[in-house]
Formats: sequence, C-alpha cells, structure tokens
Amino acid sequence: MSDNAAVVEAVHEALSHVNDPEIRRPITELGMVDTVAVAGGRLSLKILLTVAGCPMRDTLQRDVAAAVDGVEGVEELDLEFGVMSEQQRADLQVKLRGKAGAEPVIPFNLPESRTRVFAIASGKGGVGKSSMTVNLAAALAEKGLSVGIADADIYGHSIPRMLGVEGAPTQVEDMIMPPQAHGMKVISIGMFTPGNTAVVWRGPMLHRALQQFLADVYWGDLDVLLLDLPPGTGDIAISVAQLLPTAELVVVTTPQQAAAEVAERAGAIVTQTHQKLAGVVENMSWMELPDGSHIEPFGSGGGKTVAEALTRDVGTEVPLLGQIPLDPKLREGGDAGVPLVISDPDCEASRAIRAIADQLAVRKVSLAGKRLGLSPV
Ligand SMILES: Nc1ncnc2c1ncn2[C@@H]1O[C@H](COP(=O)(O)OP(=O)(O)OP(=O)(O)O)[C@@H](O)[C@H]1O
Repeated sequence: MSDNAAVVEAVHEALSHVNDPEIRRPITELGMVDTVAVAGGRLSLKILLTVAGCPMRDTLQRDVAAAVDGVEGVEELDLEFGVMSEQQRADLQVKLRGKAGAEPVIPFNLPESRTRVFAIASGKGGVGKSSMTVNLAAALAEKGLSVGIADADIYGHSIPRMLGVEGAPTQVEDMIMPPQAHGMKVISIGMFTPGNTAVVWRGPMLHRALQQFLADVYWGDLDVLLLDLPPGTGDIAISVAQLLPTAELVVVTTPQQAAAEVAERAGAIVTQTHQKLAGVVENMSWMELPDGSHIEPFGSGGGKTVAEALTRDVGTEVPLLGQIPLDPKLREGGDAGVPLVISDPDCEASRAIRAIADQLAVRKVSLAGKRLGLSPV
C-alpha cells in the first residue's frame, strides 16, 4: 500500500467515528463522504450534506476537522461541502427506513421496537403537563437514555419554547429530522405552523398530523418517547390509542379536587382504549415560603384522589408517582428554554421530578417479553 493510500484509509477510519449530528449515525455509513484525497500531507475532503443550507454544517465541520486532526500523514485540511443528489438522498432514505417506496410505518409499533412510549395527559390546561413532559424527558436523558419528545398539543404547543428550540426541522426526502435540544429529539406541531398562529384542526387532520409525527420523523433508536397530549379527552387521545396502542398514560393534575375530577375523566379513557396507565403526577402541590414554611395554594389530595379513582376504574394499581412543589424557577426555566432539572438539579422540584423519572425508566413486569432499552432496577 502506498503511503497516501494508507493515509486515506486512516482518514476513512477516523471519519467513521463522526456522526451526522441529526441522524446520529457515522457519516461514512450514510454516504456523506464524497472525496478523500491526499497529496504531500494535504488532505482534500468533500463531505455531502443531506440538504443545502443544512443547519448542522458548522457542527459537522468542527467534528470532521477534529477527527482528522490526529491522523498521521495529514498536515493540512482542505474541507469542502457539497449537497447530496436526489438519488443519493433517496438511497439514504432507503438505508434509514428500509426498502424504497415503503409506506412510512410507526416504528414504535414494530415487534422489535425497544422504545417505551408515555403519553402525558391532563384533564384541563395549565396544570403543568408540558412542564412535566420536558422535565421528565430531561431527567430520563440525564440517566443516559435516548429520549424523544413529540408535542402533540396542537392548541397549546409550548414544548419548543420550553426547550429553546428554534427553527424548522430539516427534511430529507419524505423524512423529517427532528431538531435536538439538551440531547433530546424534539418535534412539535408548532414547527409546522407559521409564527404563533392558532391551529384549528378537526379530528381527521389531527390524526394525520400525529401519524406524521410518529412515522415520517426519523427518530432513530429511542429508549423513551414522551408525547405531550392536548388537555382533556379529545380526538387526539383516541388517535394516540389507535396509532400507539402500547403507549402508557401519565396523568398530570393539581391537588385541587375540581381539577382531580377532570383529570380522572382524562385518565379513565384507558378503560375504553385498553391502554396502560403508568401513574399520576400531582403538580403544584405546595410552595415553600422564605421562612421555610409550606403553603398549599391549590389545596391537597388531588393526586391521591385521582390515583385511587383510576385504580378503581381500571382494576389494577395506578400509582401516585410523585408530588411536585410550586417553584418560580420551574416557570423561569420553561421561559428560558432550559428545564429546571438541568438548570437547578438539586432543588426540591427537580429531585421530585427525577424520582418520578426513576420509576418510569424501570422495566415493568407487565411488559415482560418486550425488549426495552431501559435500565433495570
Ligand atoms: N411546579 C410549578 N411551579 C411553578 N410554575 C409551574 C409549575 N408547573 C407549571 N408551572 C407554570 O405554569 C404554567 C402552565 O404550565 P404548562 O404550560 O406546563 O401547563 P400545561 O398543563 O401544559 O398547559 P397547556 O396544556 O394549557 O399548555 C407555565 O407558565 C409553567 O411554567
């Protein structure tokens, strides 16, 4: 082997450790490495982006430069970016999704899927369902799990803001590459609507949008998918049951008895859809005053009431997974795009959220026989 051929081989080896930032697979496997040529210590590289104006170009540039930096025989780097042809993109889609022309399928329903899906539901708006979704997701990601979030709250899509995600997802052929935030993949109906327009969609369109989220988005290998549902027991809860029969419901409520009654109705939908109930989260349970004393602005007992009522309804134990205090920092984190469990991991609310994530990340006996990429207890 000539010296140059050996260097080219070493460069290929080095590039096989560079992942495409969106697809998270090695660029060498994805057909993105176009030219590798070496002459007199000068390495000429051409990398193909999936689409022109790929938002991840800078990240890729940095990662490629870092990877070839240590390769013996490379003194200078000449890095050029091109764009995949239509044929190359079609080949990539086949590589990622299977045979050409195949109807997009919801990967989480395949028998070999190792993703556990949680649908986060509430009886009414404003109880902190989206806040719980992003914080639970961040806590699960922190445990080393690969986490996706689908914001199916068509009317109140607040997830992108809570995670600081801006901009539209990249599209490769029919596949949608979800943006990433804090190491999680995030997709929201809000990314497909211009500005802040209110979306008035009827049942069939909601169903189609949800199907698209789940099938057209390239999720890769997820351990957990969290789905933020719109409040109440509307069409989308039924769609979730049809499209994701294995999704388990997590019901969020406040301690208030009136809120608990509507939360129970949202949870009781599983008696019709035959889904599992993972448990109940009580949010805004108490607030600590500067002198260290606690007040309960929304009363007490709502979470317990809902868990007991649902246990009666479904006939199996529905646990109260935890109680989260009111903490102004939780709202501030949501507004700033950084979940509280990341910005202040040791505060009481963060610890309570992590304790719930610990319970969700555990294999369940009732799921025996399914391969779950989750850490055992
Ligand atoms: N434990 C908490 N402490 C302080 N603020 C909270 C807490 N939980 C939620 N909030 C705040 O309450 C508001 C409503 O929360 P959030 O948007 O998560 O509710 P939601 O149930 O998803 O509402 P909707 O379904 O209407 O979007 C937000 O401003 C959020 O920051």
